[in-house]
Amino acid sequence: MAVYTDIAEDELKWFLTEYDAGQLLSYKGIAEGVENSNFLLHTSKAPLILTLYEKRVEKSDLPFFLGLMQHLSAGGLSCPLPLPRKDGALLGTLSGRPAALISFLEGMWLRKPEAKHCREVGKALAQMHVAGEGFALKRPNALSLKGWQTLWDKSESRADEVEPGLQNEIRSDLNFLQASWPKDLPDGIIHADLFPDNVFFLGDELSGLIDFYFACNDLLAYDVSICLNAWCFEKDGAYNITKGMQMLEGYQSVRPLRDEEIAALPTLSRGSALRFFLTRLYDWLTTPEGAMVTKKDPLEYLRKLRFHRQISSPAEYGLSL
Ligand SMILES: Nc1ncnc2c1ncn2[C@@H]1O[C@H](COP(=O)(O)OP(=O)(O)OP(=O)(O)O)[C@@H](O)[C@H]1O
Ligand SMILES: N[C@@H](CCO)C(=O)O
Repeated sequence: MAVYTDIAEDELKWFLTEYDAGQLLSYKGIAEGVENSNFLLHTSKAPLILTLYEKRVEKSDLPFFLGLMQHLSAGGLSCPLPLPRKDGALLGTLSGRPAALISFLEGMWLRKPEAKHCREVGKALAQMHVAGEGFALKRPNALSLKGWQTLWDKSESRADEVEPGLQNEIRSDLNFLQASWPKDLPDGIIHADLFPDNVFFLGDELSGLIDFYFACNDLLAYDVSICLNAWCFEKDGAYNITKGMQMLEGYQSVRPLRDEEIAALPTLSRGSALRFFLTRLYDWLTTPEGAMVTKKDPLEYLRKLRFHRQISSPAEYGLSL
């Protein structure tokens, strides 16, 4: 369960006096998510999400994340909006952590997304890329090549505990990606973590995107590769080309990919599979047993990484070339 920091009712009531949020009626911790502590608040006005920012979020990045939600929402994307305090600030402090109130987004995430949902996600991702244009703040991607190397340096010596031979295997992926990572592709604001649990649906209709806490400036097609990894594989590890095709068509109906972005998809997908493998591996090796958080399986992403390694043409993702 991702509630790392508990809050006292009195403190919360005091915190809310800084906002025009109405009277507190109830609050409860939300078990989902792994990064931050989230609470659902009912007030005499509207339901709200209270987020306390935890270890992996740098406080100096918060103006970027909160400002981005405002920018994307103004650009027509459905996403939560931070509620300003009476003094105009978007950020406060609660239980010793930076904290923000954000609007509650209706909908549920899909446990078993189908191809038609992948199409909607592709569209929404492209809409986000377009809506992100003109955002004044910049945030480099801390989890790109350099960040992967840092994570790997911390995990490498224990990698073979997870699977024998992993140390050599991952080292050669890192070497390959360092040497062949694409440059000069279109870049902009990317979500960087658009997994099923960050996309809400009402019925079959996508109602909005949440969790912009990995958002940054990077290659737009890298974000597409993250979504292919997160949405288009089945539980048994097989790539579902129909889902891939729908996702890519949905994306291209809003923002057509350039030839060089398409050509780079296998390398980008290999990189994004490695990125989630590495964060999961690091967490797997460092999260103490009994911690109140569900550890995610690094091997799921190892299988995806192996799949991308043997791709010989981007057509295998479901693109008609
Ligand atoms: N604006 C919102 N409206 C409605 N529910 C929300 C909102 N923000 C968060 N939630 C709920 O809180 C849960 C966790 O939120 P979120 O994904 O942002 O947390 P996280 O710890 O950053 O997770 P992740 O593991 O995806 O990085 C979501 O699955 C959802 O149930
Ligand atoms: N979406 C990430 C976890 C949160 O960032 C994963 O599945 O590994």
